Amino acid sequence: MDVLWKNCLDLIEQKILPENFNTWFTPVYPCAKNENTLTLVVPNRFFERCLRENYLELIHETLEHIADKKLEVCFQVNGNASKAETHSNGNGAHPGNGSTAKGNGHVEPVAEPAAPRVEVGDPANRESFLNPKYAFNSFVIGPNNQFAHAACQAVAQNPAHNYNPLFLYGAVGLGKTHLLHAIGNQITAHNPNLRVRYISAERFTVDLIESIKRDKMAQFRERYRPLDVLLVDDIQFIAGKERTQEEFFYTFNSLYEYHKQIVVSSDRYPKDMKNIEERLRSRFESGLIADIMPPDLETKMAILYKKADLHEKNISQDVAMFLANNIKSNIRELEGVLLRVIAYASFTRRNIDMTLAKEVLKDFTVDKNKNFSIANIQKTVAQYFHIKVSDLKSKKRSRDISIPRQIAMYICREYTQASLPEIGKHFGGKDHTTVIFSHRKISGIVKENSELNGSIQQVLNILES
Ligand SMILES: Nc1ncnc2c1ncn2[C@@H]1O[C@H](COP(=O)(O)OP(=O)(O)OP(=O)(O)O)[C@@H](O)[C@H]1O
Repeated sequence: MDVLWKNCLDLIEQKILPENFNTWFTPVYPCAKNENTLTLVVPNRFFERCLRENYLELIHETLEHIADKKLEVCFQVNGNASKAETHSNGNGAHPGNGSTAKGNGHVEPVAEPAAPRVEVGDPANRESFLNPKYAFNSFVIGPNNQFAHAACQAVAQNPAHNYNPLFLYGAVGLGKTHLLHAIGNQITAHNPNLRVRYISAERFTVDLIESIKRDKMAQFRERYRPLDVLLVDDIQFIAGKERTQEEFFYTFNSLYEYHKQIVVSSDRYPKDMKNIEERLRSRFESGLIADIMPPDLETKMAILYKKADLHEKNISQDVAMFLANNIKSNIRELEGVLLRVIAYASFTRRNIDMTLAKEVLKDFTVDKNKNFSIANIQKTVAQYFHIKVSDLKSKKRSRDISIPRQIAMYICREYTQASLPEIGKHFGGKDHTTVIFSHRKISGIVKENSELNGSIQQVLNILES
């Protein structure tokens, strides 16, 4: 590779987020250079536009810094050399949110590029339903979602190659929808001609019902079967809906046969999905299943910083830690609490500090703690596992009863102030050592068994909501 460009990349890599570097600079390479001009090859025109709007200034400044003179930058669209459109940079006066040069030649980090926009005028993408807000660069990666994030990026970089279908699993509000849109947005940015569509399973169902009602099934199929990438959110919604499952099955098969990418998200593992046809379940299991677990404290704090940043607000470490500690798992809820804090600060014209955060969270935590009574925990666990509360209090030892019982004891121990004997008493007069044993056992299992961990999160979400 040209040394000038390589040095330029080395500097740029230090100044922007790694995911932005990978997205916007890895696919670019130089193809020609003369005394005053460097020509860069980009994958397509859409990519070129994004690069110009967001990074051209940074490229200019970095090149000038290295070469000690101003260089013109031209772009050539990959694979289109004969018709290659090259643009001179003119005065470099692009209104994008690029970097700002300081007098000393130092370049400040650029703001993240605006999330790729779906071309409204482009018939291929007209109905993609992608939300540009949800991009990879606004997604915080932590140990809880690293695998799912990597799988989604792999799919976005190479649709229908390795992981097809991709099945994203995670409890409520942990970022599944965000990742689905991020896949679609990245694919659209890199391959504007691909037909990408995001749809919730609920909307798919409504669309189907309307199409049947109006005798427009041919048009319905036309909307889905020619797609290159289909992203279906909350697939658990089609459970128990026979006709929707049948139509989805045919849509799935048709796309799969033609090597088109399918990504689905669900709040349950395929094998835990009730009232889903076996043929669908086995198709979901045939690809890659990637789970998103609840975030740890550090990831929650990083998400808070990122979201606060999006609102152009700063929050201190103690406020971030306080909020993160008070919201156990659901990131949507975490975001909601942050918004409340920001709004409250703005209405009362106060700074965001611990006093204010505590005031805002006071009612919220009181409400929430009410749900975490032993009786409510038992009721919720019993409902979730389809057993009776009396089973939890019984001496029955079968696995379908003993595991929920241990989970209920674990939640009581973790989330209530009740003493060990008190908890034991509520479970049919069990000894406090049984509670200790159950707590230890479930604490160990949650670290290794992501499926069980997912069930516990679901129960916690129900209790928290
Ligand atoms: N890792 C993350 N980084 C940044 N934001 C996140 C992350 N995870 C979740 N969020 C944010 O949390 C909110 C809820 O996420 P999302 O809607 O994707 O959850 P979900 O798993 O699809 O939930 P549901 O099961 O209810 O559909 C969104 O605003 C999303 O941007």
